[in-house]
Amino acid sequence: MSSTSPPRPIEQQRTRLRSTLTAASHLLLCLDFDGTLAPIVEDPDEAKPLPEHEAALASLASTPAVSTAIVSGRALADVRDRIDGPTTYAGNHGLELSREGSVMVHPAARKRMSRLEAVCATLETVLEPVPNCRIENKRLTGTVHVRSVPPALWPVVRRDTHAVVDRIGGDALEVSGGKRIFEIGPSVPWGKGNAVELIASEMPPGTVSIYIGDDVTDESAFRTVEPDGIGVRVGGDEPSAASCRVDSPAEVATLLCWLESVGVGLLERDEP
Ligand SMILES: O=P(O)(O)OC[C@H]1O[C@H](O[C@H]2O[C@H](CO)[C@@H](O)[C@H](O)[C@H]2O)[C@H](O)[C@@H](O)[C@@H]1O
Repeated sequence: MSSTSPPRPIEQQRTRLRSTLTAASHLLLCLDFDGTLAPIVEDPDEAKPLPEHEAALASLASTPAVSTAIVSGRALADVRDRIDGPTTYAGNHGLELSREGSVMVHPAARKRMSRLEAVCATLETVLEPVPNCRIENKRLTGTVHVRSVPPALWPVVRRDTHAVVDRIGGDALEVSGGKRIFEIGPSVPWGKGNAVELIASEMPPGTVSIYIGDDVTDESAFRTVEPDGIGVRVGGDEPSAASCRVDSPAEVATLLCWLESVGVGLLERDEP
């Protein structure tokens, strides 16, 4: 069980981080992509991780005592193209999962792909007059981007998105939130937290999980790893199921470098 209170700066939790790693023999390190590894940018196509992330992740991913996973709201193929290294990737908020060469897709999400396609196509037409509004069709989910839309028009986009999803998607699809986006997806009880639980279930005994993320969709994953593992929220000071926080993707890089240079050594240390 985890609480929702403001997470504490990671520097104040260093002792707990050390003791958690020392008590474990293996680390499952799960990372969100946008806002965590890749700084938020206006154009979603331009998002890319910091070079320090790529170097630290490559090193951690090649360490036998560490398993790494990217858990993103982006489509699986998209996020895989943007960051190299991990053996496990979860795309579309955990609805598609790639491990060791095999890809699993949530069966209910697969069945609702044609409705999702129809919703995205209709929204392309309905929202065409809204300046800079962009529809990202991710096959299993869709994203309506309003970051570059004049704020006065956000309520119009929200209203039209809900109307189209209700009309075409019925009870099969639903709208949720994110950073300057409306996310459209299948109304199924499955999210990033479930994907992390599934990935963690295949880890060796003695594994501790760390999850780093920045958005509302990461909260279910924080709940999955806490309190035995550690959730790290990136930015924002609102209550979270994560117990720790860092301020920015640059601070995520600092944490990854610490895990690489110090944390992994603690894991491999025998208990006194
Ligand atoms: O779970 P994530 O990996 O964090 O993905 C969440 C969404 O990220 C992307 O949108 C966000 O990042 C964009 C680029 O910085 C930004 O322009 C947008 O406003 C953000 O919401 C991505 O485009 C979405 O598909 C993901 O669902």
